[in-house]
Amino acid sequence: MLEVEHLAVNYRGVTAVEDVSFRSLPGQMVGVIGPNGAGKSTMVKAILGLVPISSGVVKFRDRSLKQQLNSVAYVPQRSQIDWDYPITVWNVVMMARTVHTGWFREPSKPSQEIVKEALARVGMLELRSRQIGELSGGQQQRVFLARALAQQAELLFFDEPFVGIDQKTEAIMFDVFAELKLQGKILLVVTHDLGTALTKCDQLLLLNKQIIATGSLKEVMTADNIQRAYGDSVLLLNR
Ligand SMILES: Nc1ncnc2c1ncn2[C@@H]1O[C@H](COP(=O)(O)OP(=O)(O)OP(=O)(O)O)[C@@H](O)[C@H]1O
Repeated sequence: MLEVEHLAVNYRGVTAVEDVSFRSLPGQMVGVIGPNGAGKSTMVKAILGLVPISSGVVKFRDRSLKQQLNSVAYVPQRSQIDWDYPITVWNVVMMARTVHTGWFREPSKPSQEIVKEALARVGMLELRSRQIGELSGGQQQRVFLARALAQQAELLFFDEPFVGIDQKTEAIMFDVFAELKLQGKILLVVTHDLGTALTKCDQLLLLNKQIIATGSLKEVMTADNIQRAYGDSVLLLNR
């Protein structure tokens, strides 16, 4: 189980995330939604220890998650990745294995097999020698999905994975997510997309600095909760 208790983050005295608590069980997909600047990415980064937390505890299997980061895969927002960096598809995915083989050793045969399988799973094996900058948005997202798979993590975090992707990529992603859930992994997905993706989630967190609502799609997406999280801007969407 993943347990987040009273998590708070301040950036130079400004509160970005306040008193966030939730739990997630193996095999569950948690969707994190909320308006721009609601602290969704910050919450994920804080859980992963990538930004300092001002208070709170994050535990996985009853121990501090910090001590178990090799069980975690994280796919950041596409905009946070330097797509001009000269690296091939194959090597991006192989990076997931460096924790197992070390940076300067030749990757082991099993690691090579794992990378190959992950790339095949997302339909990117044939493009393995391409530079990542030469891919479409959907293909880039699939490469990072393959990297997460090759890490064989127990906890997987995706920040806005559905942005700028094609239908084929979306279908592959939903398929892989379903498979990971069956394997008992915990998935946490930040998304702007208030459509199909939400119906796949077992639990939703509606965030605006604090948790506005948590529970099933039906429990969370009430007019009142949406108004509280998004304010009047959502009324414009409904016109
Ligand atoms: N490194 C940083 N330093 C200072 N403030 C930051 C930093 N990163 C984010 N913030 C601020 O913290 C708040 C939450 O930002 P965050 O990116 O976590 O929100 P978000 O919900 O992920 O937004 P979006 O949907 O636009 O990606 C915002 O007010 C943002 O300006």
